[in-house]
Amino acid sequence: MSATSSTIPVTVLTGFLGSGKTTLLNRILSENHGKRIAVIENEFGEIGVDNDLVIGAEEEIFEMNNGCICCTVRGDLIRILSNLLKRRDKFDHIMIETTGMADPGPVAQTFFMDDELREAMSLDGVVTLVDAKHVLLHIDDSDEVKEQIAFADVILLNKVDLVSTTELDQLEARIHAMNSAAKIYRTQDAAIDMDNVLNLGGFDLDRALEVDPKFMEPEYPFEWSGLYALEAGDYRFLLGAGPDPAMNMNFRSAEAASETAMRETVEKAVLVFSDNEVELQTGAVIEPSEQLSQINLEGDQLEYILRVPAAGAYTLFTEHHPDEFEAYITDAQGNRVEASFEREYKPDHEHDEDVTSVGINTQGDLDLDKFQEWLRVLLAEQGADIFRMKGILSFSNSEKRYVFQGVHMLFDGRSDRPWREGERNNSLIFIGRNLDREALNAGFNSCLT
Ligand SMILES: Nc1nc2c(ncn2[C@@H]2O[C@H](COP(=O)(O)OP(=O)(O)OP(=O)(O)O)[C@@H](O)[C@H]2O)c(=O)[nH]1
Repeated sequence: MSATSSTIPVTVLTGFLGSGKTTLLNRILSENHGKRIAVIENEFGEIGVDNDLVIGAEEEIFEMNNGCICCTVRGDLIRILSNLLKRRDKFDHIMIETTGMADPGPVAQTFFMDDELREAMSLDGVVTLVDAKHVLLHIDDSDEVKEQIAFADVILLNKVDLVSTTELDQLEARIHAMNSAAKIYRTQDAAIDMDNVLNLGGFDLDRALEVDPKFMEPEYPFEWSGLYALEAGDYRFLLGAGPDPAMNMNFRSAEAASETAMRETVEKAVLVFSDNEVELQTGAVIEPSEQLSQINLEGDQLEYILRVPAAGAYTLFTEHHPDEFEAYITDAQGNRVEASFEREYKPDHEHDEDVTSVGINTQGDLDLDKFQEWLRVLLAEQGADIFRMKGILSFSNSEKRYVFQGVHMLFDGRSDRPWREGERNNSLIFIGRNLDREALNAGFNSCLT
C-alpha cells in the first residue's frame, strides 16, 4: 500500500554501452519540461567520465563509484536516495542511469525493498535504450541486453539513422516477442517527447493493450485468416518460395461474409489445427472442410486449387502469413481475389528467445489467500527468472481494482479505484526467462473462487 500520489517518481534508465543513455539524459536535463530532476549515475570504474558529459543545469548529479554489480550498488543507492530524501523539496523526479553492463533488476528492486524508500518513492518506469545498429551483436550472448529489454516499460530503439526500415521491423518484432508489454519508440539521437519517458505512472494496462491488442490473446496455431466471398467454381491458390518447406492450412465455409462470422470460425479452426494433417502436393484440390491440409511448398511456383461448391463466404486459415510466401488467390480468369476481411494472430512458435512474456487475461474473482500462496511459491521457485510482473487483479473480497507490479521476488500492490460496471477482470503479465505459459495459466486459474 505504499504508492500514493505524493511519492516521488523514479525512472531507471538502462541500455547497453553506447546505446544513447547520456544523449537521452542530456535531453531530459536541457529540455524545458518544468520538472526538477535529480540524476543518479551508476558508473563503472574510478572516475565517472559521464559526469562531464551531462549538461547539468540546476539538476543535481549524484554518483555511485563502486562498480556495478548487485548488492553493493543497492546499499550505495539506498544511502544516496536516503540523503536525497532530506532535500525532497528540491526536486520532483529522480532519474537513475545504470551502467551499460548492469542488470537493472537490483536497482529497480530497491524501490520494493527498503521501507523508508517504499514510503517515499515509487518506480515510475524502466526506460531502456537499444542501439538499433549494434544490439544484434550482443543480444544472443548477453544476458544483460536481454534483461534490459525484459525489464523495460519503455524501449527506445535508438540510432534509427544507421539501419534500414526492414532491419528495424525485424528487430522490433524480436524485441516485442521478448517483452510484449513495453512501448517501443524509434528514435534518432534519443529524440523523444518527455511525456513518453517520464511520469509513466507505473503500469498502465490500457497503454499496454494499446501497444499490442494481441498481447493478452492466447497463441494460435495459425498466423493469418482471410474471409472471401466466392462464387461456385475453382480458384487458384498461388504461392512462391517462402521460409518453410510446408505449411498447414484449413479452408472452410463461414456463416456470412462478415468479420463476426470469421471470428466465429476461429475456435473451430484451432481444433482442426490440432488434428492430423493430410499432406498435399502442388496441384492438389482442396475443398472446404474440417480437414487440416499440409501443403508442400518446395519450389518457386506452387499452386493449389480451392474448389468452391456453392457461392458463399469462405475462410482460409494459414499457419504463416501469406506475405511470407507471396501467396494469393485468383479466379478462373486469373483475376486476383482479395479477402473481404483479414486477421493476424499471435503465433505460438515465434519465440526463439528464452526471454518472453506471458499474458493472462481471465474473468472471475481471485481468492486472496490462494493467490498469495500461489505467488509466494511461484516467486520462491522462479523469482530469479521472473524479471517483471505487472497486473490489475479482481479479488473477491474487494470492490476495488488491485494494481500491482514486481521485480523478481519483490512486489508491491495497492487498491485503486472501484471497478466500473461490467469491468471486473484479471489481467497480468509476466516477463522473464523460461516461463511456462501453461503452468502459469493453470496456477493462476486455480486461485479463482
Ligand atoms: N548515429 C547516431 N549516433 C547516436 C545516436 N544516439 C547517440 N549517438 C551517438 O552514440 C554515442 C554513444 O551515445 P551515449 O549517449 O554516450 O551512449 P551511452 O549509452 O551513454 O554510452 P555509455 O555511457 O558508454 O554506456 C555518442 O557518440 C552519441 O553521439 C543516434 O540516434 N544515431
